[in-house]
This record gives sequence, structure tokens and C-alpha cells, in this order.
Amino acid sequence: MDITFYKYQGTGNDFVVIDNRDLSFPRENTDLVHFLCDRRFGVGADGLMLLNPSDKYDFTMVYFNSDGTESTMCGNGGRCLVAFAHKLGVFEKETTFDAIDGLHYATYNDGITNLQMIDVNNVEVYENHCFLNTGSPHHVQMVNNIGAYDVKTNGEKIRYGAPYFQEGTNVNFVESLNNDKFRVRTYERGVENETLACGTGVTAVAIAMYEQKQTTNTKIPLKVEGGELEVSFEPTENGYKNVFLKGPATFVFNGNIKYHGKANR
Ligand SMILES: N[C@H](CCC[C@H](N)C(=O)O)C(=O)O
Repeated sequence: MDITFYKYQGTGNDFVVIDNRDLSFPRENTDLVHFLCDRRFGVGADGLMLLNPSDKYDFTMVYFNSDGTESTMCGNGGRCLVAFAHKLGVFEKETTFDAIDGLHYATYNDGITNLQMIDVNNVEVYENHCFLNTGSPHHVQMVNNIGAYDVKTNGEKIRYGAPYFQEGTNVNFVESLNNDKFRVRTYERGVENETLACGTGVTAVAIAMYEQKQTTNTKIPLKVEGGELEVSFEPTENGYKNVFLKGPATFVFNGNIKYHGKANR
């Protein structure tokens, strides 16, 4: 099977992107998605997105983690898919698409995507962490000396431990820098490792920091391993609306790759 793909990255969170407006991609083939994301046998990526057609909106987003399983919303993936749709000429300046967690409005201008995320109406605050869903589930925990922190070991323990277990969660470790900026490192469910950025993750961190009064800003810069993102939001009586994730979304290369099935790596 011949696959035509495009490779994108958003602050180092990287993706295989497929124009699937003809619906020819076999999305139930978990091994094919896992192969395409494999960094040695395939193209290599944290995840894969399909740009599917939509009757009512510009397109539909389908997201898979690199383990091959279809998953919940990907913020950086959504930002990259918007850049791809723009490259295909699907829209000029602004777009609305649907995804597993509902509708998303976005703008794209000169390499920067500003993506609206879902409203957040339930932030669970515990002694040492917060838990909230920004389109994907996120555990948010403050740490010191984040640069030396063992994200993989500690992230994996939390992701598979109580109360998350097999369904799991993404795990974000955050350190407060000066002038209301935060540094974030994320262990991603479905990648089962640290990624260089996590869009729904930094969105969760920004809201959790505001919720815990670590900042009074509603437009927050977040430093991630792969660059810098900005999250903005509007507090409401029972949560947060007009939540936006803004940052670079970059085309890296495109190509074709042959898939010979699971046995023939
Ligand atoms: N791994 C996440 C989905 C992708 C999240 C991340 N890549 C983002 O940018 O939001 C999950 O299964 O919940």
C-alpha cells in the first residue's frame, strides 16, 4: 500500500498528516498508523491526523497517538492540521472544523495558528495537583528544578496509577518562571514518553495556574522543550471560555511510503 503523507511539527510535537478527503485511508488499521509514526521503520511522529471531509464545516479532524490508537483532542495536532488545510487552499484566513471534542474555530497567519479549544467547566484541585480536560485529560503538578526532573519515570507512574489506570491521563509537570511565565514538560498518554510539547497540556497548565492563583493573567506564555506557546482564556462564573492555543505550526517535508503489513518491517 502506498501512502502519501505530509510531516508537520508544532513546537516539536510532530505529526504525520494525511489528506483523506477521499476517505481512502484504512483508519481501523492500527498497525499502519503505528508503522507511519515509527521513528525507525516509518516516517516518525508523536501522532497522526487525517484531514477528513465534512458536510457542514471546512473539514473533520481525526487524531491517532503513535501507538496507533485513535485518541482524544490534540491541540498541537489541531494547530498543524489548520496549517495543512490552509496549504491545501481549504480556507484563506479563518476556519471552523469538527473534531472528537466538538467544533474548533482557528485562524492561520504566516506560520502561526491560533486555535480555539473547548470551554473548561470543571477543574479538580487536589493537594499536590489539578486534573482537568481540555479536549484530552490532563494531570497538572508543580515541581522545582524542572530541567533535571525525571519526566518519563514519574509521568509513567502517575499515568498508569490510581485513579487513572489503563485509560490513563497525560501528565504535565510545571515550574513557575519569573514574570508570569511557566515552563512545562509533559508525559503523553499514547506516546508513553515525554514529548517536546503538548497543546492540550499547556492549555490545562495555564488554566490550572490561574485557578490556583499562581497568576492573575489570562494570556499566559508557556515555555516548552520545543519552543514557546501562548494560552489565553476568559474566566466565567463556572469555568473558562474563549480558550485559545497560539503558536507556530510548521511544514517539514512530504513524501510517499510503502506499507507491507505487520510481518514485513
Ligand atoms: N496524547 C493525548 C492526545 C494528544 C495530545 C497532545 N499531542 C496535544 O498537543 O494536545 C491523549 O491521548 O490524550
